[in-house]
Amino acid sequence: MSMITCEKVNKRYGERHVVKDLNLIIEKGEVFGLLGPNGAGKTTSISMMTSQSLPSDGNIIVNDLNAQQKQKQVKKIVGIVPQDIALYPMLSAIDNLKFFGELYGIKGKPLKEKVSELLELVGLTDRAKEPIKNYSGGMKRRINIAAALIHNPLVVFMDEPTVGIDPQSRNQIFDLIRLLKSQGITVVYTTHYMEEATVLCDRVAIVDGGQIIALGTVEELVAQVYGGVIELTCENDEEAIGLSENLSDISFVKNVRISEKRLELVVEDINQNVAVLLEKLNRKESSARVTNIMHPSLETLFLYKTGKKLRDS
Ligand SMILES: Nc1ncnc2c1ncn2[C@@H]1O[C@H](COP(=O)(O)OP(=O)(O)OP(=O)(O)O)[C@@H](O)[C@H]1O
Repeated sequence: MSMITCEKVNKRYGERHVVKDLNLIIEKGEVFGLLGPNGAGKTTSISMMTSQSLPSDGNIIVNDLNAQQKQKQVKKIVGIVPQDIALYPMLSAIDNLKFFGELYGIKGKPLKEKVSELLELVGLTDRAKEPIKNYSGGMKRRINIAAALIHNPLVVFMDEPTVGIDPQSRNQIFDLIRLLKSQGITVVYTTHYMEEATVLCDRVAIVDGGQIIALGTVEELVAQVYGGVIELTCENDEEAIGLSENLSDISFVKNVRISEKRLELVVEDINQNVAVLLEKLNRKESSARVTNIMHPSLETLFLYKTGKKLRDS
């Protein structure tokens, strides 16, 4: 059952086309990762899925509601944890949470109970009366998450919630996400950390330049690079072209990508086949050198698909 459906969604800012033909279904109850480098279009995509901004064209359906037409209703069922902390620093955690609760029309005893429950959930009951300005970055993030949960949303969007925080807070956020999942809440999580997507997400969309370049479970995505990728560097482009034709006939080479004088070979069983490959190159008296060996991972897939590193691009 779909919680979010995006059909041919585009977003343009003037000349800049930042989300391109996004087609995506996020199922109810899954932890879904949007993984991509800075500027890939993750925040823009979630701002449209949460009715904060409108697509230039295309349709977004959130829990059977059209996100363009039913903005108020959509806002009631989505929780948003923005990239930047959105709290009042001079107010205590309790007062911040009460403030956000009141914005949703929650009052009196139910509000008091919800605030206590959330403080317990994020492990900050004992510091709840202190002003937020006294909190560490990780503690602020945890209250930011609590604020997004105050109105019992069906789906929670977390935009890079672990940037710049300590490992303890990060683990608490991970535990919290698992707890939300166990309660049937859908979580959409953006990150540029592959490890986070690997441990947290049921499915991942890898995005780059406003487009989904791969979609599936982490296992399925990693399987796209079989046993890993061997990078060869030739002396010149012509040699690389000639070699690529020769190498694609080898049975353990599943795919060859060529980029000027560099060749990237997707292979089966990398450990076993590097030596075999070197021997073949030797026999052909090729000048190609093995310049990188990449074991199967999301990072390797990203590098293979885009030619860029995920982290520092
Ligand atoms: N209001 C805006 N006007 C013009 N361009 C924008 C606007 N908002 C975002 N962009 C551009 O859209 C592109 C995608 O930005 P977006 O914030 O969605 O990426 P992101 O994947 O979330 O990156 P990050 O990890 O840095 O947050 C970027 O090139 C950005 O500069």
